[in-house]
Amino acid sequence: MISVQQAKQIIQDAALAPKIVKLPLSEAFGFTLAEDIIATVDIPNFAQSSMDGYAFKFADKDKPLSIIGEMAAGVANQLTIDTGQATRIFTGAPLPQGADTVIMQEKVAVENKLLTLQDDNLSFGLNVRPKGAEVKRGELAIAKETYLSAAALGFLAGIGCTHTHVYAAPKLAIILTGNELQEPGKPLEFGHVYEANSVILTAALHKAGINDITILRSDDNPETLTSVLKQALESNDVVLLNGGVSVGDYDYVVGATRACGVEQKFHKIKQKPGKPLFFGTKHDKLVFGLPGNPSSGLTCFYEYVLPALERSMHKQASVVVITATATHNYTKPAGLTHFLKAFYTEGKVTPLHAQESFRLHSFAQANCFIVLPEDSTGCTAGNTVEVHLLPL
Ligand SMILES: Nc1nc2c(c(=O)[nH]1)N[C@H]1C(S)=C(S)[C@@H](COP(=O)(O)OP(=O)(O)OC[C@H]3O[C@@H](n4cnc5c(N)ncnc54)[C@H](O)[C@@H]3O)O[C@H]1N2
Ligand code: MOO
Repeated sequence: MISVQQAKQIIQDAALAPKIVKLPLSEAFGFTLAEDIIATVDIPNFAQSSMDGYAFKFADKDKPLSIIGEMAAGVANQLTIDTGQATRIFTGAPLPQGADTVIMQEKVAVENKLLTLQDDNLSFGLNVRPKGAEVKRGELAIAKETYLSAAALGFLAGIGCTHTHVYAAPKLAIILTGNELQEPGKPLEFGHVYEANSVILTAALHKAGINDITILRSDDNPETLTSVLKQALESNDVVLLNGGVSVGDYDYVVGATRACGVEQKFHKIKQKPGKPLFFGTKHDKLVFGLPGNPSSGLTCFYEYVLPALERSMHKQASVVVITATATHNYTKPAGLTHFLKAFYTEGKVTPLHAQESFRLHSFAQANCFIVLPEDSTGCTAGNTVEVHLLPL
């Protein structure tokens, strides 16, 4: 068995080749930009007022000015002012030709179309957004590797982009194994369990921005599983097998991967839960054999699968590593790294009850793992422990 650190390194070394796809901005939220974006126009495209008020020549600031017209946002025609003249102007409107400064309407007096400026703090160019102040034509507007947040997408829209190249989400198949699995909503027959792993993994994948997911099923039969895995490998970048990865007589995952030409990179990690995790590759495709116990599978997903998917999408890791003070004692034998379902708030972290792998009750209330290293025998209240905050 290998250590948690070795397993993570092996997965990192077998990185998925990133794929690039062109998306409309409306679909690009949460992806990472795969190209430098060069501005094709100056933004703003004209000297623009940032206030509702009056536009004038700064040199005229001490004179009464005659108001010759108005500039509103979206006006079709340009006005020109001469010395001694001003226009009414509104936020977002182009400055009239010849004007260089805008005064807020709260700081003027107007009588008989004559404007008197009453602002002691006037300066040249005040309340004017110069042409190209946001970005100039030909300039790097936003760099490759930028995360496409709402603001970044708005910025791209604001400079006239409609589509952009991003690092694509991998195409992924989930294979559910087990004769005992029953669809929720149907009566439970003797020996059956409700199938939960597809719900768990689909939700966690959607959270990561991965939506191209195929769910396949196989009963506990080596030929069927091999044929389902072969089919999954043909059209997906990543395959997540569920269950059947341990040592029982009906655990056919490892055999099926071998039969499909998957190169085994490791099987079993010194950890709890999730000890039987399998990882292999076929050319540039990744294959994970997740333990069937829902809690074990999800722990492996957050610790191993998600970081690999995020790396391929050039996204920052969404599981965030911090330290915090444990509120309670927890004991464990040395030998395995433990990932405890826990709740973190304000610098303190509490291990939850019901840590058993088959149970999701504590996981359903957890927002993090406490990570107790292989050689530790637990933690004491007041100890600083490593915490992995989960993207929920
Ligand atoms: N002799 C040994 N037995 C086991 C070992 C071991 O080292 N020696 N490891 C144990 C550990 S640790 C784990 S974890 C499990 C992993 O087992 P498998 O990956 O082979 O999973 P299954 O046996 O197929 O299922 C385990 C458990 O999970 C339930 N399950 C499976 N799929 C789903 C699903 N989609 N939704 C809900 N529940 C599911 C399944 O019914 C079982 O109860 O092996 C131990 N055994
Ligand atoms: O390690 Mo298994 O994942 O305990 O149940």
